[in-house]
Amino acid sequence: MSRTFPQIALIGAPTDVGAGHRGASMGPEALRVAGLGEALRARGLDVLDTGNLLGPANPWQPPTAGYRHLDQVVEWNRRVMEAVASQLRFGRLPVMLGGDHCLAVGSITAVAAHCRATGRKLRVLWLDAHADFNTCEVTPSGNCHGMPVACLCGLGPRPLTHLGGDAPALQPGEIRQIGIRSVDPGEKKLVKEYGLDVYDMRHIDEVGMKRAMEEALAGVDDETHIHVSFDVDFLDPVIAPGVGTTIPGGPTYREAQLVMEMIADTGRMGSLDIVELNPAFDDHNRTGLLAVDLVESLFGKSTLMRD
Ligand SMILES: NC(=[NH2+])NCCC[C@H](N)C(=O)O
Ligand SMILES: [Mn+2]
Ligand SMILES: [Mn+2]
Repeated sequence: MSRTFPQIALIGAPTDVGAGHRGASMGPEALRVAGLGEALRARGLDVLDTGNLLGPANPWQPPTAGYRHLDQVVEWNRRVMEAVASQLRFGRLPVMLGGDHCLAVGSITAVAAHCRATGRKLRVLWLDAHADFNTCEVTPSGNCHGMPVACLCGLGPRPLTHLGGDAPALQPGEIRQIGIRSVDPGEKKLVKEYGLDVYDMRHIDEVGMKRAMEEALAGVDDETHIHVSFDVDFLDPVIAPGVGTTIPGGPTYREAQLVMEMIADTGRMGSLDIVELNPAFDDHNRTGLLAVDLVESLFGKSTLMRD
């Protein structure tokens, strides 16, 4: 069950250009202050903090032609893609510290290319309150953090869909979305059209988190690279207030722990995003501390007596 991980590379991507509220740019530092690196090292893991990427400032402009800050979003994603790709080439496990969720276009484009090049199967586990499958035609906000899954599946502005050269970077069948409870009307049509596998909160209520996760992990084998894209607003806002787009009715602390432990049990996690932590909305960094606690579980911390 337990496995040895390669060296972990923390990659800070301090930007909120894709979000509708300012502050996710402070996420990487809040995760460090909450002790992310130390907690993983205390588990015996080898952690390299590569520092923060640099990128364009947030001009804080209203959307134009359906997108807010598209040029800045593209530039940040290019840098994230390059950083994640180079850490994968070094054989390290990249942990991208967002930043808002638009950055998953860059990280997952890099991970998908790595999987194709090494003959690995890819399974993306998208832990989120939102499907993030909007396009400029249907978005209610113009915020690019509501669009990364669509971009990865080939639907969106060409500089993002073709960030890695080819499109789509990801097949809809390679992703499972878990914890979903806020999907915009036009977005919902697209999610259905593309046939995404969504484990929404209603399904989780009905079958329980254990079965939902077994379903989401079905087919994962020794050849599978799991990428976890952890949007902190996945968690119920009662326990995780430090995000820009809170949606009530999310997983409890125990349910979230179970998600992380079941992923850890597969031994197949090869890359991770931690995104949307927004210290401007937090209370004494409690959401940052909770995120660190859950990430420790992703890396094998367990309270199980039978271990
Ligand atoms: N990664 C996120 N927090 N996404 C929130 C998206 C909210 C909303 N669906 C929108 O597109 O504006
Ligand atoms: Mn998201
Ligand atoms: Mn979200």
